[in-house]
Amino acid sequence: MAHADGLTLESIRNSLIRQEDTIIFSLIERAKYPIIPQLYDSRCSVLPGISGSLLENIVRETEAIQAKYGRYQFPEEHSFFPDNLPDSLVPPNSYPQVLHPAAASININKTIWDMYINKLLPLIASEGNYENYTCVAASDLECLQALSRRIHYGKFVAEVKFKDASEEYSPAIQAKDRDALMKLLTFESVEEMVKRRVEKKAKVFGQEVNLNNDAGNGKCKIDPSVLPCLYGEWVMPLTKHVEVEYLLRRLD
Ligand SMILES: O=C(O)C(=O)C[C@]1(C(=O)O)C=C[C@@H](O)C=C1
Repeated sequence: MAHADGLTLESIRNSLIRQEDTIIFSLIERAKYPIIPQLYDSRCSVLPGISGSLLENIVRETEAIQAKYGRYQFPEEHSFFPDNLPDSLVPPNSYPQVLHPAAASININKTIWDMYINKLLPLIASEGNYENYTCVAASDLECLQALSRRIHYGKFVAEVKFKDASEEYSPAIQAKDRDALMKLLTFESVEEMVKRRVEKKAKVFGQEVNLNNDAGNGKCKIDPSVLPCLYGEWVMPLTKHVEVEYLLRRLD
């Protein structure tokens, strides 16, 4: 069903499918580099006297520049360090207001950060040394932003689902029944398809391309089986968590 804002569950799902490409390409790029402990060390041994890890400092400062130029005016963008972000210099955009205003209070980037550093990175890279720390940090930030955008897109998914079936969702929202909401918004067959598709995309995007017809002898730049695991254990559960959090506030 199309709503006044033009959004349909199909158009939202198409965006999620396109975002898979961004996530997989960014992980393939990140897999080129090792895990450099100095980048993630919470006492920032590279810059003594500075608090937080080197990655945290690079991300915080990069976000400050992007905030100044309007990145966080868009409801699909969420900062990892939202405290003390500078105001935007760019005039407000005319992006249609499709979400309930309470959406702005939902930001699960802390969870996404921990999942990325502690669970996902060890699946695609191993410890080693590489001198260009900022290059690796930029690659981490690409992955983090792509994952964050996808997971917080749950707000849009939830909005469309609510508009499509408000009479089914409203009683569960009023009763603050998380389990009932989770049941209503879950489509297991869609989740199975997503897992199969991301594994296939990783195989295709990560293959060696050469001018013989051997598709790189099956070598792959990233282990394709990481993708269904990433999506099944973290990306989809966290998207659903965002959907539930959004729906709980939808009638405020
Ligand atoms: O496509 C949907 O309906 C969504 O809510 C998105 C999503 C996902 O994260 O990919 C999450 C929950 C559903 O069970 C299926 C897929």
